[in-house]
Amino acid sequence: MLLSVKRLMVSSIRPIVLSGPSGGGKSTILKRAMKDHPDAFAFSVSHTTRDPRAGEVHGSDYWFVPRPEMEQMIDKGLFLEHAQFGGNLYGTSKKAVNDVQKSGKICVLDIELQGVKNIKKTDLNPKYILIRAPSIEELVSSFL
Ligand SMILES: Nc1ncnc2c1ncn2[C@@H]1O[C@H](COP(=O)(O)OP(=O)(O)OP(=O)(O)O)[C@@H](O)[C@H]1O
Repeated sequence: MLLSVKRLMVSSIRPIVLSGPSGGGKSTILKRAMKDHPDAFAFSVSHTTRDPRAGEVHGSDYWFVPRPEMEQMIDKGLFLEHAQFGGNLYGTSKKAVNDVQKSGKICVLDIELQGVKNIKKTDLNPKYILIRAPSIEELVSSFL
């Protein structure tokens, strides 16, 4: 009984979807929030077919997978949403969100626009936060 009440409470915590232009500071804000409030938030670790960058950890920053493997997972219906960005596939697995929700923390997703549109078709019912770059100059300089 107690367990099912707890499950009900946990599943009613609405996830947060962070979105905005790449290089606009989403990851920085996210990492800061996780660091300052480790008991409150947990990141939904996406799958991607892009190569890991220096310092990125498999299973922590992303699940780095070959494209055929990810396409197979998509076909099996294992993803809540997926999108193509910069020639690579990105996706949120149902398991990634479930794992966070089971922990009782607020699930945070960092996804680009197409992913947001796809999330809106699901019953995840998150709160959406759009991170805008302070200015076009700062956005451009973040890529230089
Ligand atoms: N599951 C997902 N679904 C859709 N988009 C995703 C997903 N996971 C990540 N993304 C988005 O893919 C884009 C590229 O992410 P990536 O980490 O490769 O580059 P980045 O430029 O470092 O991203 P960021 O905007 O976090 O700085 C980002 O906008 C990110 O929000």
